Amino acid sequence: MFMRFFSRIVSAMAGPRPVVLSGPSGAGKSTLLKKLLKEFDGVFGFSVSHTTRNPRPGEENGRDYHYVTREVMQTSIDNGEFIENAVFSGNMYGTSKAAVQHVQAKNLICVLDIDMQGVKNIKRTDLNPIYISIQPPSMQELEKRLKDRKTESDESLKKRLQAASVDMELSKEPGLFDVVILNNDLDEAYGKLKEALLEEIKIVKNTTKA
Ligand SMILES: Nc1nc2c(ncn2[C@@H]2O[C@H](COP(=O)(O)OP(=O)(O)O)[C@@H](O)[C@H]2O)c(=O)[nH]1
Ligand SMILES: Nc1ncnc2c1ncn2[C@@H]1O[C@H](COP(=O)(O)OP(=O)(O)O)[C@@H](O)[C@H]1O
Repeated sequence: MFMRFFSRIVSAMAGPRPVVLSGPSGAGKSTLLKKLLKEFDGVFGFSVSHTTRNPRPGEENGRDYHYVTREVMQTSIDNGEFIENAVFSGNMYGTSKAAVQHVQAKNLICVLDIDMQGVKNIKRTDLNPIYISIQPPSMQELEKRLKDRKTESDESLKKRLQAASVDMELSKEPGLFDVVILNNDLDEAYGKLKEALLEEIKIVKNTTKA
């Protein structure tokens, strides 16, 4: 009892633990994340990554990603400005130190949407997040979702599906993720996501009250 109380105090002092959301492209990470950010405004903050891919219709620079050229991104990486970076489907992606600090400075739970390479690299840092994997019901359903999303060319769809099958295999590694959520029914998956984050949500809510 005392230890539980003590560990809660310690975590509250250290600020809320960040959250890593990972899983194949098309599994539903952004959809779940947007629901979470909307319902818990003032609790979660999104770590805005950098990418060299082009913005999609409806995406906004600085909100969804920081869209940069390869040259700018490489220079920032060389300057040590990134916690992790990876190449996915031919484009560069990365989490800058500033992106995470920006969220943590507001005492919010920092959520990172990153691929499997990012997960492995974050494991080597002292960020200590909760690792959550979002998985699709099947490869067929994943392909359907990506096609229906209408964001991908034939080429990038193929690359995403190849990466997805690797991701789904690697995700089975015991202990890699704290929670694995199957996103078949969206509301059910969202319920599981909230359940996994309940303790951290309480910490933030109690800290803001005090
Ligand atoms: N390692 C890493 N992966 C990222 C980062 N930002 C996004 N990603 C991942 O890059 C992949 C492609 O993202 P995106 O182009 O937005 O496509 P989508 O996931 O299909 O919507 C996804 O698996 C993201 O989780 C980042 O900063 N670091
Ligand atoms: N549970 C679900 N059932 C059906 N479609 C879904 C579900 N979750 C997400 N989608 C749809 O699948 C597509 C991919 O979801 P998205 O959130 O963009 O995935 P990710 O961010 O993991 O690439 C989107 O068009 C989204 O509306």
